[in-house]
Amino acid sequence: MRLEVNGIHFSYGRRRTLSGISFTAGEGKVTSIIGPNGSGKTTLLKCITKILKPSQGVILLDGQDIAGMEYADLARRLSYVPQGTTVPFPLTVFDAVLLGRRPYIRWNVSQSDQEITARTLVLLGLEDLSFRYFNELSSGQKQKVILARALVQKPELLLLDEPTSNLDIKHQLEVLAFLSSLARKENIAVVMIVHDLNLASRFSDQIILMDGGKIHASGSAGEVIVPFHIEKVYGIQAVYHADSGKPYMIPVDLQYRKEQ
Ligand SMILES: Nc1ncnc2c1ncn2[C@@H]1O[C@H](COP(=O)(O)OP(=O)(O)OP(=O)(O)O)[C@@H](O)[C@H]1O
Repeated sequence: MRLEVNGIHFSYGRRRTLSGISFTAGEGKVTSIIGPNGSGKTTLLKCITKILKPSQGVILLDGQDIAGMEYADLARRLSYVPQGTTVPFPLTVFDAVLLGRRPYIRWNVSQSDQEITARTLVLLGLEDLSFRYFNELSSGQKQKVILARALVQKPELLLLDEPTSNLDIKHQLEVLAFLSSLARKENIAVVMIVHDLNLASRFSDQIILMDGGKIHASGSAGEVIVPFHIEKVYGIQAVYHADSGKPYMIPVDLQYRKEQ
């Protein structure tokens, strides 16, 4: 699936939040959206999922304008995992993940729905938690279960708002490596918001750096995670290195100290 975001603007009331956002995300590729708090990242994902309606611009999925698509149709093509998703009533992990099959379930759960659920639990290493109650899990375990629930939907476009925010460093690496290999193997377009610039650098094919509701820079990690852009947008000083051609950075100080 090819996602094309074309010149979108969005305002909450009279406050302009997104201005002229354009980018494409391709199948088999991981696109990371980075940028300071309040720069409009979540608002952008909500426009792509049709939770919010842009005042201008179009969003196309394989050339089809989402404005004219039914929500049920959209749900079969894309999965969105917002921040802090929970399961509202007591459900086992297995049932919570099975709920992700909802766009495909007619009046009863099929054997294939159950098999896809079981396979996905194994894929994410969650099989031992299958019969535990979701609300009794740790935040990191919950985050993986929510990801599994998004995957059983068999999306062509996967939108994730900080998918690793509750995970320890090993699980961060594991989940992002899993997502990038899943994108390639299953030809899914993954678009995710990430705060950790080094993880974004390592696992993304494309990075979009937002600032004040606009795209400040976009391109490969080597083009975006550079002092010129990062100092300007985040107002910090950092030390930059490269590891297998991918930049990584260590923030060392606030920008204003340099200016004093
Ligand atoms: N429901 C809302 N009503 C009014 N303003 C909102 C609403 N949601 C977000 N905003 C404002 O829109 C701006 C962009 O918010 P958004 O959540 O898109 O930023 P973000 O880049 O995802 O931030 P963060 O990194 O902190 O999650 C912020 O100034 C925020 O206060």
